[in-house]
Amino acid sequence: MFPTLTRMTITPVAGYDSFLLNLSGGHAPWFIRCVVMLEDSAGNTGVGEIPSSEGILAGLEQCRDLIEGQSLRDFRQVLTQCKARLEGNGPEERGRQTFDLRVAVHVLTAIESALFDLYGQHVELPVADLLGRLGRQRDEVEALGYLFLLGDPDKTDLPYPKPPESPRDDWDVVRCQEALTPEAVVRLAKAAHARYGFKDFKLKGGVLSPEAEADCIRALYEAFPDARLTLDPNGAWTLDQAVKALNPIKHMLSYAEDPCGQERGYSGRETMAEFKRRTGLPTATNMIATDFKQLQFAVALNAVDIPLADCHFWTMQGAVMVGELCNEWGMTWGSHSNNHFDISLAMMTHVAAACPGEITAIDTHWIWQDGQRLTTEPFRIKGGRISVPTTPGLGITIDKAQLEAANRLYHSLEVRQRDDAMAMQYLIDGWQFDPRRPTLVRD
Ligand SMILES: O=C([O-])C(=O)C[C@H](O)[C@@H](O)C(=O)[O-]
Ligand SMILES: [Mg+2]
Repeated sequence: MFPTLTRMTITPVAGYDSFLLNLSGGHAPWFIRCVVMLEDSAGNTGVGEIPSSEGILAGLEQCRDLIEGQSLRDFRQVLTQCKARLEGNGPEERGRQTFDLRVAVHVLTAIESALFDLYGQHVELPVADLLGRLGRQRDEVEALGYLFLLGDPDKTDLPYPKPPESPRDDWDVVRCQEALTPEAVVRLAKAAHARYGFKDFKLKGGVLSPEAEADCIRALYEAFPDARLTLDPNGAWTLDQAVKALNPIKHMLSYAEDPCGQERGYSGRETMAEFKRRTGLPTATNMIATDFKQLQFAVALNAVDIPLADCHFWTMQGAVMVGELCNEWGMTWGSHSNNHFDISLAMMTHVAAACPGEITAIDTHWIWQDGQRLTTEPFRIKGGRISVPTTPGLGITIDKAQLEAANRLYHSLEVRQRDDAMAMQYLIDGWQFDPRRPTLVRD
């Protein structure tokens, strides 16, 4: 006997963030997410976490009557109906920012996650065991150390987190301070390595000049010669700039992430294919293969080796399907991330666990949020790895007090979605996003 889906609760939440720089600008001191909880008549609760915006909150409301009152047995039909209704809102694009601006796919993922969590609890299986054709493929998932250049919080009057009076370790300190040089990036990497044991690192680029960012990679390589390293300027550079900056350091990189984008009548998929031919470097993307049609063109052009199929914008089942295709086609699956709480960490872990074959270490922003939480026991990164739970569903329990506090923080703010220009304007007067100009290169 399957339970009935009794109630959907939509809770927008906010957490604190450091002054992380990227092509979209500088992170505000807060990041905004949305938590969806589904209760069933058996007394279980399923959860999902996604980015939040007014469009996303409205999209979730739009699906409510298709969910409440249905049997958990029909969860796939529920998802199909939600998908159809959201498609009725018209086509969407991810946009040119570093983050994906679509509504429907995020809304579907939140509902899907909560449904899988509930279904898993009902059939007593972890979500990883239910996803994909094959279910669980591994018991541990590798994560990479996601490094950012950091703006100086003291140049703003914004409430960025400050180093604690008795820091646990260097990570507690460095993640709150300016970092704009190769030395500062290495200090971040060493501190993150000491706490989390990462074997691989990604540096977010699109901030300094391509050469200055290549110098950061040189310094990281010297400090961690065995790590898989990558640099991600989110397509800010021209093809020529990307080749010039990365060719000399290609032996230090495992892959280049979105090194170039659309230019002079060529699509990003075309320039990335040309970049691969000219450098021999494998490429990864979360910008030019963000749905199955785009992936088809990316594969046809041989533009991408590693699609970073973040479940938040591919759906959990879609992300695993990308993993299955990668495995069949001799490509490598990976996952992108945005700032997130611990519910998303669980979602990404289960998805990565269900992708067959060799996968690359997943991105996670969690190290920037570590210490905040919405669940009673966030998954931990140890030795660069996250254990995949064997408990039913996502294997997490919401901490109601923490959720309420994060919801109160959200309501105390005026922002309703991510805006990286606001904080950036403290560093450069009147700063505006330009998808083809690194954030601090404005002359
Ligand atoms: O791999 C990526 O492109 C990202 O992680 C996108 C994010 O928006 C990142 O740029 C950030 O958090 O600023
Ligand atoms: Mg990226």
